[in-house]
Amino acid sequence: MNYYELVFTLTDGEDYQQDLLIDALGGLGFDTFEETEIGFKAYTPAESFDKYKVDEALSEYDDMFTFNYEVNLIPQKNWNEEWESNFQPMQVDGKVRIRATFHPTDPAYPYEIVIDPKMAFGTGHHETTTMMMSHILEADLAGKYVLDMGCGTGILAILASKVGASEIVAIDYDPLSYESTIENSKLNKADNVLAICGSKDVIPDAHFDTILANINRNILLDQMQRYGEVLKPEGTIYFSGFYETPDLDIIKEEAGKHGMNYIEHKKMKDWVAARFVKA
Ligand SMILES: C[S@@+](CC[C@H](N)C(=O)[O-])C[C@H]1O[C@@H](n2cnc3c(N)ncnc32)[C@H](O)[C@@H]1O
Repeated sequence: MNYYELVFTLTDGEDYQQDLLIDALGGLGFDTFEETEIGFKAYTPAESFDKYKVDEALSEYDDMFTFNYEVNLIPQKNWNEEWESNFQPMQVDGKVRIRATFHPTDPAYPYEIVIDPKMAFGTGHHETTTMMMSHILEADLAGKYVLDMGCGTGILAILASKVGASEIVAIDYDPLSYESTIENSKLNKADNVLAICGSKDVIPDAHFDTILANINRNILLDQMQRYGEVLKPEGTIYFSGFYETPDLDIIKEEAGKHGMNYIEHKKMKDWVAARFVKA
């Protein structure tokens, strides 16, 4: 999938300015943001980029503060480039170790995940993945039926399998992520991970005990009703891929409309991974 990269320069560099721009871009389908020294970068799949709409949406801030941006077309960006060129195993909470195929195993960790990320997101190094893994370690997933929405490399589904979930449905709309989940599940002998390629329309009419959804604020809002339909009463849903301010309150409000109530959240940098329970 080709992407457009918008490189923003903010003259005053105030956090709220960046938040306003990111918020507006999120509404236009931008799904990945990266902070830089002088502003931030925003990415969107090439087919959903419309420069006219971006300029129109951002024009309301023209008089409030100074910013500019340049547009780059990124053919099939490898999101894990840095990680791949500098492969270092990482660990979460002293319990899970994530490594590449060529690293030696380390028996000190109860769970080990071998990831070959290729072009998919999910090596454990991103704060949102780390926090989601931490939630999984704290939960009791033994015997649970789990949905991993936006599975990327399949890293969360694989961990859910390792901690004893009975079956995990792992969905991603990106064909390379879907294939990556299949490959990584095999690599980790997680035979109970069922990968499906698609978006909310392919979520089975089932009742999940637990849902893991690390995507981004706008996709989560768009899919919230469906999550409410397929999560069992008293089931738990974990959301990540958004910021504490202003996103968490917006997620709480929308989840509440579909019977899912906020319990707690973890925070790393400004990223959030929140736990909700269905009434
Ligand atoms: C932030 S990554 C999370 C990957 C992995 N679950 C993790 O925690 O590291 C979000 C994933 O959601 C997928 N995604 C984005 N929009 C989606 C949609 N509408 N339906 C399904 N998957 C989507 C992306 O392709 C990407 O793999």
